[in-house]
Amino acid sequence: MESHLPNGTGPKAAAYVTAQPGVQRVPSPKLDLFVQKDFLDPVTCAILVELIDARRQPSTIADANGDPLYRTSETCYLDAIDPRVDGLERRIADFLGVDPIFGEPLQGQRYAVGQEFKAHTDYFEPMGADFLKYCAETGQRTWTAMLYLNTPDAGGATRFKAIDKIVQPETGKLLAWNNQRKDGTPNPSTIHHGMKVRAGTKYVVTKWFRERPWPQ
Ligand SMILES: O=C(O)CCC(=O)C(=O)O
Ligand SMILES: [Fe+2]
Repeated sequence: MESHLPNGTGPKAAAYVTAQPGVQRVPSPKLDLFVQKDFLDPVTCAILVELIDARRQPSTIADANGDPLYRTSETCYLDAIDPRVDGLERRIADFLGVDPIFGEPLQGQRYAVGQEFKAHTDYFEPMGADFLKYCAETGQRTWTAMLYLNTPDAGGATRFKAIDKIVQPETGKLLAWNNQRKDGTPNPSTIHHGMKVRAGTKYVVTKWFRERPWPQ
C-alpha cells in the first residue's frame, strides 16, 4: 500500500485510504470523501452510546457566529483509558494510515429530535478569531473520521452541499474526509451539515487529526 506522511497530509493521503478493503470513495474531484459500512459492530456501538449518554454536555463551537441554534447537539470527550475507546481510536488511525499521536481525543455527540449541526467546515478559519487558540500548538485539522453509532428513526443525515452528497446515518458506518487539498490548504468543499433528527435520537463519534502531535 502506498504510504503518505504520518499525519495524513500530502498528495498520497487519499490513495492510501482508497486502497482499504471495502471502502467506497465518493466520486468527486472536489474532495476526498470515503464511506465504510459496518466499520464497527453493533454491540460496541451500543456500548459507546451508553458512554455518551452518561457524559453528555451541551456542544460548543469555535468562532461563534451569534446563532445559538448553530450546533444544538450534546457532546462529550471519550476517555482513551477505556479499552473499548482505545481500540476504536487505533482502528480509525490505521484505516487512514495516520499515526494516532496526531489524533484529538475521540468526541461523542448526541442529537435529539430537532437538533442539528448547521453547515460548517471542521478546519479552523485561518483568519478567524480563534485560529491561534486552537491551532498554534497542533496545527490545522487534517482528517475527520465520523462514525454513526445508531440508525435514527428519521432524519440526521450528513449533507455535503458543495458536492450534493447526502450520507444516511447507519449503525457502524464510518465516514472520513480530508479537510485539506493536495497542496495542504483548507478545502472549503468539505462543508457539511449534520441535518436535523426528525424521529428518534442520533449518536456519532468523531475523531479529528492534526498536522502536529496532540499533547498526550
Ligand atoms: O452529525 C453529523 O452528521 C455531523 C457532525 C459534524 O459535522 C461534526 O461533529 O463536526
Ligand atoms: Fe463537522
